[in-house]
Amino acid sequence: MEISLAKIAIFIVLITILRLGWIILNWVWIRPKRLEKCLREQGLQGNSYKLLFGDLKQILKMKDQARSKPINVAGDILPRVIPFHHQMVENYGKNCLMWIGPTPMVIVMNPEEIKDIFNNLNDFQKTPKSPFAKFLMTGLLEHEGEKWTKHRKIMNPAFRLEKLKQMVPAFYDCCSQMIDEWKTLVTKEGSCELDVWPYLFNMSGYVISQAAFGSSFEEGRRIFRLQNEQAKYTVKLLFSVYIPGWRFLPTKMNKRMKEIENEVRVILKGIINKREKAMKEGEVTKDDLLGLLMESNYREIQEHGNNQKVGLSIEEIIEECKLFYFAGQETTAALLYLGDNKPDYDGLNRLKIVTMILYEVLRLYPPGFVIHRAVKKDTKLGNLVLPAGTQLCLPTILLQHAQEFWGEDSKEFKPERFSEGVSKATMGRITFFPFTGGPRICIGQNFGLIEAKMTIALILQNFRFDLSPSYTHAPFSVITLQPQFGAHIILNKL
Ligand code: HEM
Repeated sequence: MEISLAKIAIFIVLITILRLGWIILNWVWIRPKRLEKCLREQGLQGNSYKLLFGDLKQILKMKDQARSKPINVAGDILPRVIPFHHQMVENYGKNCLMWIGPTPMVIVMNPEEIKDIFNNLNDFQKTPKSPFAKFLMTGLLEHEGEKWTKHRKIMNPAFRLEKLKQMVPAFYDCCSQMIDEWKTLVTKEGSCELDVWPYLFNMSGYVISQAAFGSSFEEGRRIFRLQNEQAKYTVKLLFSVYIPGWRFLPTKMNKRMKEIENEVRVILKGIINKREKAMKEGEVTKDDLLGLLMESNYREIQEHGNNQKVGLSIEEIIEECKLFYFAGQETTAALLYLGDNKPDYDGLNRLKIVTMILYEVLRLYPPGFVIHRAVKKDTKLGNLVLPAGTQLCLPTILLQHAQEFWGEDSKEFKPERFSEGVSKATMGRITFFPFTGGPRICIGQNFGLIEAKMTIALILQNFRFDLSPSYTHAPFSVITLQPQFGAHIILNKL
């Protein structure tokens, strides 16, 4: 009896090992080769699959090489920012195949196909993220299907223009604090050299804190600092090989990440509970993102007869608030002239040239420079049928720099391209999509543009600036596009 039990145990272990072996073999070889065959038979060119890593080693190597040398200010930034994809398109043409580990990724540069991808949310979904990326990018950015529809519906009212208008004074306060600091730095002669990047980065975080949490601003700032620290760890992990289960090991970094996660959660829960209590006691809702989100959520629940399924839970509100910090901290700087008035919403709205300049900055330096999607079932796209499990890469920055769409001067900074608006500049094609397009277009695009306009308006009211001789042109990709060695300018007091 004992022997037969031992035999059964050995048999089960063997079956388990064989099953595991099969799963691994299928994952690292059989499945990728099957997908490769299917894609190649349809005429797609590109790299052959390499065991387990695909093109990952080459991507990282080229990134490191590109990052090691800066470029000329007027130089082509594509080989530096996105060297691998750029080379692939040069070698194999606009529709080609690359490998992110064992996952095939098809580069798509046809505007009609990109339009299809943006409009068909169910066919083209977000790519699955590693558990590390989820520390930063959760909430609306990641949801799919009914959950996304519900969250987007509840969040939309908080981002409407009339609500954003009410946030303009908060933008103004954060921005003037930064300007006041700069004023103290300018010497008696009236000028100084400054790396403005950390100031702009911090300011956009404070704007989010103020606009998202208004009266709970101090707690908001604390969250901003914690989320910033979390972002640094996350980036470190995203650029290392992902080992399943690693995040559960008690390493110093894992422990700190967990601590941050818990502290942010506790602070947000505290703010939300306080607000909920005030709302129940009939207090007027605050005009910050959190207040508007909670009000919209409350209305949704009321309209559906207190059916909790239709609203967001506290946990879900917490995830959405955390996302504001990651998604909302991108901004750009450029030029304008605006009298001496305190800039208000209507004033900012009239700044046509600034809008053109911002669009041109977003065209040449889109913060989200590539967009990824995945197909879960066999899906038609143009002439291709993409097998389930294929991922898509929409290289925003390559399309926005392409001569074919923008003319011979496509690499030059020429805001006048946008003098008659985006659709004239693009001739109605999807060749400019810094905020993506379709129903999942960035919910915070107006928020970001108003904030950028406010910043430029205030800088130009107070300073004239030139590029510093110590500025090194080195745009590089972390998760978004950033200046590797900062943004050094010479500030001259007006
Ligand atoms: C210049 C500033 C900004 C740029 C260039 C930008 C860009 C983008 C892009 C490219 C996406 C789509 C990502 C994808 O589908 O894979 C996106 C989505 C999103 N953005 Fe922004 N964003 C900016 C500012 C903001 C701000 C200020 C907020 C919030 C306060 C925000 C919140 C979001 C959210 C919640 C989503 C997810 C929308 C959805 O999936 O329904 N963004 N953004």
